[in-house]
Amino acid sequence: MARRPLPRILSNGGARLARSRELARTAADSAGDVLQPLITIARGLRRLAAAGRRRWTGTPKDRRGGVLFLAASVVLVVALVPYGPLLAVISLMAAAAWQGRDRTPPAPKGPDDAQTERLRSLYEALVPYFSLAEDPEPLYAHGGAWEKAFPAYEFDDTGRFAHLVIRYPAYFTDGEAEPRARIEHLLAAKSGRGREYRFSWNEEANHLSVDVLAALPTDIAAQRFVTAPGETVLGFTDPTGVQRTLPLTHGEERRDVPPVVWRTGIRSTEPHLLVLGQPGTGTSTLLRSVALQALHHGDLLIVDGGGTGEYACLTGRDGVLAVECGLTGALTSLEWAAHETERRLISVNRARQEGRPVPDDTKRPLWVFLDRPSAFAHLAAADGRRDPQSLLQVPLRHGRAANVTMVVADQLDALDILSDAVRQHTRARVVLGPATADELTAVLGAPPRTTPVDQVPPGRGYARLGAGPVHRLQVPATPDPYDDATSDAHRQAVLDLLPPRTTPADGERAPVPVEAEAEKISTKKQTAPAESEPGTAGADPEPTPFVGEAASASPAPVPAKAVAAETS
Ligand SMILES: Nc1ncnc2c1ncn2[C@@H]1O[C@H](COP(=O)(O)OP(=O)(O)OP(=O)(O)O)[C@@H](O)[C@H]1O
Repeated sequence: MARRPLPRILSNGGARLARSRELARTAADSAGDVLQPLITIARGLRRLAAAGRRRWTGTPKDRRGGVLFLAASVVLVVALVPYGPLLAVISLMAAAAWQGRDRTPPAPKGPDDAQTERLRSLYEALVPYFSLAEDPEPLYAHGGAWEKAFPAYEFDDTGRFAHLVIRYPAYFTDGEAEPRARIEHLLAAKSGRGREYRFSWNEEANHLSVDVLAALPTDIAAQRFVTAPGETVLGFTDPTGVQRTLPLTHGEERRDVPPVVWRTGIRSTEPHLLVLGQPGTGTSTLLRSVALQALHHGDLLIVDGGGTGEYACLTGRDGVLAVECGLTGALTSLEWAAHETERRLISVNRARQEGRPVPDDTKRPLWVFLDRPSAFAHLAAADGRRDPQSLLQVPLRHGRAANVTMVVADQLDALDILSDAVRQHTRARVVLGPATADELTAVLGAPPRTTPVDQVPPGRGYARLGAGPVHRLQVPATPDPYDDATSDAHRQAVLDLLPPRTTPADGERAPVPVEAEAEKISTKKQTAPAESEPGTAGADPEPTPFVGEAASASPAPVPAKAVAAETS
């Protein structure tokens, strides 16, 4: 499959370059075909000359005179005989052509004994699944011919299958998930555990292709990815799964890797993301990676139910509106996000109705990250307060039109605790870490076409964007730079991506009068409108952020608090 290089701006130039390369390759191939006899003769002459030189150096010095005399006599005779020189040239050319012929030994045809045994045993294992007693001409029968069943196969250096095509009878129920799963399970077991396989069922031709997948790269560190605004790299996948590659740096080395790119914004069909995984599989790391990319073009609000300070490095950074890890702060921030979405929506609609361009204060993307909402749900229930998830309805439902993107992460077993709005509107999905086929199907809406493996590195999983294919995914290493266990290289890579601090963290905050601070932040961010004047609330279609408890909890229109601000 042709790969499209990035950046996009270069795509036309890239296409021209690719066409020129293709032309040059075709010309070289044709020239090679035409010049093949000459090349063979030249190679033969070189070999003859080398052989002559070897012979000459191997001849003892006292016999060299005789050899020279003999050679001179032969030359003389050839020169005197009619057509002698011509015949000599023809003979030399023939000898050179013979010497110059391609001598690479032909690849052994057919499998060796061990490979034959492997193919035969696999064939026998498939007999119960692919045969019927009533079949008069069974493709699969005990002691039958495996050659007809396996039209193509390749082995790797260790003697295990690298590629296999399996024919099966037309009556096999290949349209049903269960019989397919049985075959895939058997093939994975017989072909060697510990590797990942991709199964491609060709229902039209009754063929099944089995391919061994190479491990995804785990050494890619966080970096500035070459993407267009509105594009976010979730991680990296197989080259066959996507049609483009991303140029990456890895220390001194540069390489192109196929990415899983998620598109957000008003034209996105999957405007919100849900990430699920077992504890410790890298969900927070993926959120951090997305947040670092989002910071280039937008503002961020981070609400962390895990409460482990995984986002502390983002606190007070330019573009980060708030990092909240307490219930009150979470409610306040999410309520503000809901109002901000409404405000943007109303503003955009009004501008469109009046035929004006959309106002600038609705254009900058707003990202809301919510890690472990299930933890807040428990806290809120215990405290008799509102579940923060109930505030997500508006950003999730209307966020796309208002340039508001939600990223929600939780543990795999919390799927049932997530609200209907979260489950309905997060059409971009990622599952990280070990998961059963049923769990993957429940979250992604379709099972992956690859076998799960028992041991996966952190950040390994599957991604599905809308109704697209399920991709294998490896998230770039984006660790918490404040974590002692983080390697220096990875820490530095993350620190390099962080924008400068603009708001001091709460602990360092200067005692600014509440009103002055609120006004300052409000002016800077231009996101929340001023509080409605009494009596105008009904007339003003724009909602007022921070009402009730939220308003009393935070006086600023944009919540700007540090992680450790509040832990209740
Ligand atoms: N893509 C990755 N590449 C390398 N290491 C990773 C990756 N993702 C996560 N890790 C490492 O795995 C560990 C757990 O990651 P992380 O905290 O993101 O997981 P989590 O799913 O959020 O866990 P928890 O729910 O316990 O917070 C960390 O040490 C992190 O550095």
